[in-house]
Amino acid sequence: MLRVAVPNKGSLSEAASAMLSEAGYRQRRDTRELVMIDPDNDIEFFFLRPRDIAVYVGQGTLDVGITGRDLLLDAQVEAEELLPLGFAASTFRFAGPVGDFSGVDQLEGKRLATSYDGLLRVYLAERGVKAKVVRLDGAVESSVRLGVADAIADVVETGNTLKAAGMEIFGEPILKSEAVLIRRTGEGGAANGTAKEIEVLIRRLQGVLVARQYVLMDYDIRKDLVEEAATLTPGLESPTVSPLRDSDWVAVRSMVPKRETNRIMDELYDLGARAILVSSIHACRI
Ligand SMILES: Nc1ncnc2c1ncn2[C@@H]1O[C@H](COP(=O)(O)OP(=O)(O)OP(=O)(O)O)[C@@H](O)[C@H]1O
Ligand SMILES: O=P(O)(O)OC[C@H]1O[C@H](OP(=O)(O)OP(=O)(O)O)[C@H](O)[C@@H]1O
Ligand SMILES: [Mg+2]
Repeated sequence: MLRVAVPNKGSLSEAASAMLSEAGYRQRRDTRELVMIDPDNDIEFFFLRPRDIAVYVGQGTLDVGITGRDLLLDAQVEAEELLPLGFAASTFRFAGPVGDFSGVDQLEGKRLATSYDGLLRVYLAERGVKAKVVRLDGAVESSVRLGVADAIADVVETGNTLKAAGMEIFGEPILKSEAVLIRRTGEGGAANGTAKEIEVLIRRLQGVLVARQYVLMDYDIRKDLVEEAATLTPGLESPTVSPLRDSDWVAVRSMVPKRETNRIMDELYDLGARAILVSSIHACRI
């Protein structure tokens, strides 16, 4: 049975369970449940703190898990990213009181507060910057005002928390993060006999990603324009072209990136396409 770690709380939790449900796996109904078996798929889910997930997977106690890329790197364990999952996007950045800092080189000898000390120490060491790292559990933005640090390194999503604390970002982003599926890299990788099940899980999650990122586009076009239209809607393999009763026209069906839907519809219309219809994809295997 495949053993999968899923975030039980915080920013990753709901979206991770929603994605697994969409991929056809049973998920817990009560947020206090810690373990759940999905007998139909022969899979066991363990609901754990996102920060601990890399530790369990790195030790081989659990086969795969969902966590943040930043949390994976911070844990410094023998686990690797298998698939980015497209949610919980954030950036890990330096910030300080407005006007105080303009670059990482100014951090020499300063006190830096963070919840991601593993990640931060590696970054500073790589750049030869010697600073004192102060490890805090959360609300890191308050640490400067309260006098325990000169600057911080923290997760930034909208930037609203920083702004409210009178701080601004400086330097290049340390890391761009999102939720990721992870697996052990150490000796033997994931537990024996789970390779096939992991492959199925990955394919299902990829199916969810594609269903979220693409739409199906149908339209009618004059036969002599179909080649030009196909360059606008190349699809993944090749668009489906079907005959219509009027033999001068054909019907075309193709997958199109969701965020480009309206631009492509406008261009198809200008080319002469009509009856352009867009529908969402419920599920898929690519
Ligand atoms: N606005 C955000 N705040 C915190 N983490 C975020 C945010 N957006 C995305 N994330 C990602 O979520 C993961 C952190 O989740 P985690 O559950 O540990 O912290 P949290 O959401 O801050 O929860 P809590 O602080 O209540 O324990 C990281 O991978 C982080 O990059
Ligand atoms: O850029 P923003 O959209 O403002 O989001 C980023 C903030 O959200 C998180 O804090 P959280 O609410 O999880 O509290 P915590 O610091 O106690 O973890 C994170 O640590 C930042 O403080
Ligand atoms: Mg937090």
